[in-house]
Amino acid sequence: MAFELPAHHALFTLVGSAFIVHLIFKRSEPHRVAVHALLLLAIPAFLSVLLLDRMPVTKALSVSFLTFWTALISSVTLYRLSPWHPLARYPGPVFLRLSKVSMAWISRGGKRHLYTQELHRRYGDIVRVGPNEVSISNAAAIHPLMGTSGLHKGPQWEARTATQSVPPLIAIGDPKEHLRRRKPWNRALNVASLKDFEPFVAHRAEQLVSRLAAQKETTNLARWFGWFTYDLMSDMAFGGGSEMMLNGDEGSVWPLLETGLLNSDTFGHLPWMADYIRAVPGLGANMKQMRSFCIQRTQERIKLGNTSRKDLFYYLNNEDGAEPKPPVSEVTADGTLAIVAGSDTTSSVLSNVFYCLLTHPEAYARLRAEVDSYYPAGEDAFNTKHHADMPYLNAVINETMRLFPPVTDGSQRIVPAGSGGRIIGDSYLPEGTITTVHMYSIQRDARNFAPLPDSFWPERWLHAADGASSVIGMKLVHNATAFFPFSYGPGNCAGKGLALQEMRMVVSAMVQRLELSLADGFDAVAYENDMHDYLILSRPPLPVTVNQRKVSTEGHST
Ligand code: HEM
Repeated sequence: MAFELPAHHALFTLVGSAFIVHLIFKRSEPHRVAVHALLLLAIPAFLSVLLLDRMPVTKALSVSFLTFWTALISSVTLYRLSPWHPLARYPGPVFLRLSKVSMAWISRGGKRHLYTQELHRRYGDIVRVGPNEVSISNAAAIHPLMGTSGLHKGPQWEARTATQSVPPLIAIGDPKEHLRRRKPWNRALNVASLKDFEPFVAHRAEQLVSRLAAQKETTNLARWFGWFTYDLMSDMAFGGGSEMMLNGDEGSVWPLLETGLLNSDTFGHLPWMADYIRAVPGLGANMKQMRSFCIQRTQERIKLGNTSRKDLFYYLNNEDGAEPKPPVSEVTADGTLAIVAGSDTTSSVLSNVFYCLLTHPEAYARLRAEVDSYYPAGEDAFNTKHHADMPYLNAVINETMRLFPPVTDGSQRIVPAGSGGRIIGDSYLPEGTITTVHMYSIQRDARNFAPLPDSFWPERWLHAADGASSVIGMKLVHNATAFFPFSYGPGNCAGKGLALQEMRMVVSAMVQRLELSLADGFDAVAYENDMHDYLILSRPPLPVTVNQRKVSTEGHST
């Protein structure tokens, strides 16, 4: 049956419907595939009936879709670029203001951190990087936006964690629910539990150092750190089951993790894709594979039942009896998170620590002197008793994380609905604004760290601790609040204590026992070019030769 409407009425109805659909998307941002199909396909298909009296079905459908979609796209475009958009006052490239698809595309190149830093240089401290999103490069925003009364976690995790039946801790926006889920993590990673973890960490760190010492040929140090952190996090989260340092990556887990992260990073820009990832079998295949793998590992660990092993799983599964047993889906989600959040990040920093040390021999020598003074040959460098007090060791680790923070772009937040918006300095962020305080830009900003904000100079941390205001005639700027590689506030990294314990132990023990040098022909520029920001900063190959340090008759290593 065809309705007999004048042609312009039919077209007017189509255009009007497109505006209404735009309003629905603007107000409630529906993310369900079925709702998208209804609003974007069913409506123009249905309205084609209005044209049937003047043209055949196929033509009516084409005209209807063309008119509806042209009107919808024009409405969205005009609104997003108009001075009435709530974020109109913030500058940014037109294509980013129009759609997040552009940033998803840029991110696939792995250089989003450099691109965003460049945007801040060009446009200032607040840049519009999406239709409803800003990036902020002012350290003064860290506390108000991420502190205790700060914003909620942003929607970037929605599509990234779409394959999981419940979201992992890192993805939980609701502060009450986040607090509930964070409790076992806090018990697992408090000072007392970290003491219990020491033997697990030391066992794997000793294995790493002895496996490295056995390498006769040039070897890729970055790969060893990946294997080390993965074996360790498997011990912690699943009670063992991975022996990459002995057998290599037989199951190709790292390629799976890395491609999974690359796709997660892209999907992070497109939260509305979550439902599509769930519905379309091939979409996010590596993320789904990773999840099945973790479910299997969690179930194996649950089958073991309560063990005397006080590892991370012991707390995540509430085996300490502090709270009721959580559903398996929550334990699986957080076990998967532990593996990803705990292995890629720490191995990225360890790789870059040695990249920095090996390209700065004077820093390497100074660290070696410090390690030798705290742990002379024969002293157990895996024992943590001095690690936290070693100023140069900690300066080297901090300086590496300042220059190469593994979560390079920082973690997204959103101004909650119903909050009335947020004022930051002279700027107003309306409700629903997605915000990222850009870690990479802030930690390399001369307003926060000078001189040499882009150079590896661990000494800056020692001068700052001494309260120096200038060094060799130059003003020393050291804004400690602008250093936040583990993020900030109640949603910060739950594993910070464990990560620091691991990194201090591994670096001390490797420096004490091994003599490392870069392989001939190593190209530092190529190494840095090869670093990709795929949610976590990737580890390019770091080819080194390894020798054991000789112990002199006085007991000093040489
Ligand atoms: C150098 C190593 C590490 C760095 C730089 C790092 C950094 C971060 C950052 C930036 C976040 C985002 C926090 C936010 O949303 O504001 C995060 C979250 C998290 N990290 Fe780490 N991380 C490291 C190692 C670890 C380790 C070893 C674990 C242990 C399992 C871990 C567990 C977590 C967890 C559970 C979260 C989610 C916290 C929450 O949402 O409450 N991380 N990490």
